[in-house]
Amino acid sequence: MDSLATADVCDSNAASVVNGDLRVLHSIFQAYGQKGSFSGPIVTLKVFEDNVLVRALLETKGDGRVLVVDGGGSRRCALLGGNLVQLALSNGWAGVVVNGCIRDVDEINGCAIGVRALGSNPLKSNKKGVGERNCPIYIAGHWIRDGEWLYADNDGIIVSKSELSL
Ligand SMILES: O=C([O-])CC(=O)C(=O)O
Repeated sequence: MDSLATADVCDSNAASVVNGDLRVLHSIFQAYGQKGSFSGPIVTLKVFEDNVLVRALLETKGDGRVLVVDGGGSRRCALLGGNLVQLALSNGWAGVVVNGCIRDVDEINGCAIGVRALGSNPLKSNKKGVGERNCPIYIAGHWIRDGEWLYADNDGIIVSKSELSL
């Protein structure tokens, strides 16, 4: 499924783009990690400048899912770093998308996983454990719900109500 091209999906599913079953996220993300394309069922998480729940989720088995973190778009600190990405990789997460910042960019770029984020910031986040998981999140111009499917490649990111086939 990683070979599915987002441009081809958009071309062949124009009606779904119009009715919202398929959402093309606004082009606000930078690509990190060695996997230019990744896909999987979405786990949603909403936090703000606090990554305790990001770690808690990445400590669980990913089973090929994609963690999508709404960090409120904050660029004031990092919600994900090299250690958490190593954890994601070893627990079988397909990728992590962050509406916020990451750090340890060089380390993450050496990892065989896909990461998307707004940018980087060397400052760590708060560690209070505040946030909500598996809730609807609104990022990059669209609502995203837990259990929907995400497809990312070097052209962008699309979210689908259900799994797409080639
Ligand atoms: O723990 C953090 O705040 C994030 C981090 O630096 C890492 O994952 O290596």
